[in-house]
Amino acid sequence: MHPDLERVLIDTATLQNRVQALGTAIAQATVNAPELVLVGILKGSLIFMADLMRSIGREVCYDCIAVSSYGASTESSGVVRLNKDLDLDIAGKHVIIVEDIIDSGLTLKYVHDLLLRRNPAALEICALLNKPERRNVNVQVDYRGFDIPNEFVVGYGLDYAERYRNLPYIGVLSPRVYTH
Ligand SMILES: O=P(O)(O)OC[C@H]1O[C@H](OP(=O)(O)OP(=O)(O)O)[C@H](O)[C@@H]1O
Ligand code: HPA
Ligand SMILES: [Mg+2]
Repeated sequence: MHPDLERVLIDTATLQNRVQALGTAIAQATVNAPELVLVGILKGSLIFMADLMRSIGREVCYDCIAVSSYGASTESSGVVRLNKDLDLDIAGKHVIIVEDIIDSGLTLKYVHDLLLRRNPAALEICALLNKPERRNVNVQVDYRGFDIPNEFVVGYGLDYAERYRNLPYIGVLSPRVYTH
């Protein structure tokens, strides 16, 4: 375990099993959708998205949108900044937004509202982690990996100040790392 962590919350094997199950659920739910597009919210969702798309046993396209609101903090700034928009036209397509974590819900609400205006045939949400205790904004999650407690987590794409994204598991960051 990385020395900056308090504990491992979700180990690699548990992550892999859950991601596989999410991929199977998405494949089953979209059998009648001719064009499926995954939209990953960078940077956090990169690793989850890469694993998820390979667990969906059907043709799928993907694109990415980059937004940020945390920076080097464990609290949302409250302002979601769009760093990169989509390249694909999603009008008439079945779109699933792929997010690593829903905390306050601000990021997902921002992206969902933005993409809804582009007239997709369907717009759903797949989130690996959900922190129900922290929710400020209501968002409906269609495919959900794990509900987690109100602690700051890193790994499997998630960062604190851009660190720890490459850990192959999800861990709780020791508060001593971010409280001075
Ligand atoms: O529900 P919320 O309170 O909005 O928090 C969730 C969002 O915050 C993080 O992104 P961040 O702003 O850290 O950007 P990053 O993905 O580049 O790390 C995370 O990856 C989610 O996208
Ligand atoms: O717990 C978290 N960890 C990393 N990034 C985050 N963005 C929102 N919540 C978190
Ligand atoms: Mg971040």
